[in-house]
Amino acid sequence: MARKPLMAGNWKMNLNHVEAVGLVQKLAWTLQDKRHDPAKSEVVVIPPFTDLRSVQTLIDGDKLELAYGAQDLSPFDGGAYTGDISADMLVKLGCTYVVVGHSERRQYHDEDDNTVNAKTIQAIKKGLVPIVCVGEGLEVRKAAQHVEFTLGHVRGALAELTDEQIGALVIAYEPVWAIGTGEVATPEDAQEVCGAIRDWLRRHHGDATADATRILYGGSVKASNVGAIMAQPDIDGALVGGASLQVDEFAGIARYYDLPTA
Ligand SMILES: O=C[C@H](O)COP(=O)(O)O
Repeated sequence: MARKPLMAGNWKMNLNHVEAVGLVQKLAWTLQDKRHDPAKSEVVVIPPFTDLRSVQTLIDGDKLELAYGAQDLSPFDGGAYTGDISADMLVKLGCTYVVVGHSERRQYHDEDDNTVNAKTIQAIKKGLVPIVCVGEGLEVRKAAQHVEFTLGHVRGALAELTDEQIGALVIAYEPVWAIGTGEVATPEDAQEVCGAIRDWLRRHHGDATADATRILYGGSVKASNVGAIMAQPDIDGALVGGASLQVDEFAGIARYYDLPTA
């Protein structure tokens, strides 16, 4: 079965709930105006927790063809975990997706493979689709260990999951050195690692799983480079940071299929 391209805009810690409504409205209008074909790419916004209720109200009320998700979740069901947000809370807010193991969570909140694995399992258990982030830093890339290192992240994040569960989730390869730096990996660099992830899935979880799992690339994706990235055989979409805050850029990314590939 063909994998449907996914363009996910991770707003990170940007936009309050009023600004969020403005951006989502403008994004929906722009996609409609530019005749975006929802069959050709699924468009997802990933705002801060505090925006989710407003985004839900707008998307449900206006029946917009946009999905949304959260940037993190607790691995626990509920209880005395000050500051954390449970999967049930996100489900109640209508979230479809949740980002897990973003490099900024790994860096600033010391999340390791075990935590990422626990959050991935919790998301799946509660019916959310995890977007599991993996990828190497600059030192690892310079030492040419990027493939092995990233496969280590994949192995850790997906431990104990069934083939079926893995086929239904999303993996985002984000080389840390390319995040928010303007330093985009070449399409060939991105394909090298995304292809290695798919090979690993094929070897360990079989053809059906490897062919079903969507693998995104993230790191300085813009409308001007998304076409070449999407032309790679193992890249099924993008996890977009900065450019997802600019409506025209993000709408252009969503409409990658009408852009030049080089
Ligand atoms: O989650 C998104 C990524 O970290 C990429 O961010 P960026 O597009 O600003 O480089």
